[in-house]
Amino acid sequence: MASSPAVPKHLNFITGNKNKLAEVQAILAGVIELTNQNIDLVEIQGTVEEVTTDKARRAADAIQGPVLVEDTCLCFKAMNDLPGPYIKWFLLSLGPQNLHKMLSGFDDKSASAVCTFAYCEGPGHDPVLFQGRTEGKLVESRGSTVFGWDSCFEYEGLTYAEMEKAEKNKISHRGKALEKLKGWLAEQVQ
Ligand SMILES: O=c1[nH]c(=O)c2ncn([C@@H]3O[C@H](COP(=O)(O)OP(=O)(O)OP(=O)(O)O)[C@@H](O)[C@H]3O)c2[nH]1
Ligand SMILES: [Mg+2]
Repeated sequence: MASSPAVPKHLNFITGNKNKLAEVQAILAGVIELTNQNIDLVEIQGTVEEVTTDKARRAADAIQGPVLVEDTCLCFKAMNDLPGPYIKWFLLSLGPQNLHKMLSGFDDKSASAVCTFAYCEGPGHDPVLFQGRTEGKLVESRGSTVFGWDSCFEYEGLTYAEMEKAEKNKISHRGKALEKLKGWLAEQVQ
């Protein structure tokens, strides 16, 4: 039977995405020490839970120790939640200026941004998942295109790219997932 994970003293966030890292550093500042390693992990196909769980196991195997990983989805309601975990490849090929055209044949522009973190204590351990979701819609690009699809995801009238970073972190899929991670960390030390 799997035992519960030991309380981590710091988190080693395995990601190659500098923008994700900056947000996670900002949100977890003062909560727990964060280190980062950029390891190119194979990402399987499947549900976001399957993708993230597998990513955490691969990362723990690669560094032979405890890891935090994250996988982000952008899900279009009109497409029954696709592209989901495969958004990266659509964004890479279309670019933020053209992404909104994916829904041009649909009236329903609603989209969910979903962030799933997984903490894995080490090789052979079961990852623990923390998920956050923000509902919005896919729009024509507005604002800085520095981070992924931030300029195409509108929440309450503003795209993520039009918000101050701190405002985005308060309402974002990532901010919500990290609130759950913080709650879990607090429970572990009691
Ligand atoms: O506008 C954005 N606002 C965000 O808040 C956000 N979070 C992730 N992304 C993008 O969505 C894809 C996820 O793929 P992803 O989870 O596999 O990430 P990644 O491959 O870049 O890094 P990682 O897998 O090494 O952690 C990648 O294209 C990311 O750039 C975002 N775009
Ligand atoms: Mg990735």
